[in-house]
Amino acid sequence: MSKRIDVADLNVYYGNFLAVEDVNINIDAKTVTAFIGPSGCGKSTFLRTLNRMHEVIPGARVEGKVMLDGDNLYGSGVDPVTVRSQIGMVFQRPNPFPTMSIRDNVLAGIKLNNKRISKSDADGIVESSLQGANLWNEVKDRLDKPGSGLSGGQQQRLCIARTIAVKPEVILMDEPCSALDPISTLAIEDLINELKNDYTVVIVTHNMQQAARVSDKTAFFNIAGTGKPGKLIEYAETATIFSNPSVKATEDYVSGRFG
Ligand SMILES: Nc1ncnc2c1ncn2[C@@H]1O[C@H](COP(=O)(O)OP(=O)(O)OP(=O)(O)O)[C@@H](O)[C@H]1O
Repeated sequence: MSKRIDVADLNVYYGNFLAVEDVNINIDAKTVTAFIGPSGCGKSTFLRTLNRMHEVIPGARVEGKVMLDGDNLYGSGVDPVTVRSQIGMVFQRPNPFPTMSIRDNVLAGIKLNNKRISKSDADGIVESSLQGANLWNEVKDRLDKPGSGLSGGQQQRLCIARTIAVKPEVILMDEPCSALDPISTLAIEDLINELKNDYTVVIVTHNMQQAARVSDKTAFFNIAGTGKPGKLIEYAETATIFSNPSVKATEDYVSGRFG
């Protein structure tokens, strides 16, 4: 488990609009990387191209390469559904299937991939995934109750368990704590710290403290103005980005002078 991502010369378009321009970035396996930057600079857009999730948006397309341990995700014959099982995604709002039980929510991704599994294998996956998402102790006595009966923070951990269940190499998180209270946020941050033992994690966040707390490296994106493309401005160790960035715009952003 856990692979590196290498992005070369990536442009992302919505129709004719160039939303993100010329990104080159190398993300090591078993690290946490934070994407930060002002609203509209293309963080979510770029994140979605790392598992071809942008392809569900009509007109969205890329130029360039995204390599997972050397294999181009955009190579001919590569199935985007397979890509998304290798590179999972957790969204801003927890999105468990509301009428489905906790157990079936964990197994949903596996069933989507048409995998047939025995009851005992399924039980094992449910337990290990919920353990991996630090949720097992809170839900082990109510696995057959609907996922919607959990708190927001628990629902987000359930979504992480669902992502882990398909045994991905990489987990992408798009502002996973923005709908959560501070206690649930800390629980997710602790979890992210543990997840990097097994997975490569990439997280988009508006919260500078969060980026500083959870990530090894930080990528700062910026935009020159409305209608202009977002660009990767600086990418370095998180401590460097926050204490000694080399670009003035990075310093202005992390010190709260804009954005
Ligand atoms: N589905 C879409 N169709 C057309 N344009 C889009 C779409 N989604 C995003 N955009 C545009 O692409 C640009 C980048 O948006 P994106 O949401 O990736 O930025 P962001 O940095 O994640 O912003 P935020 O921090 O506000 O979430 C913006 O100009 C946005 O309006």
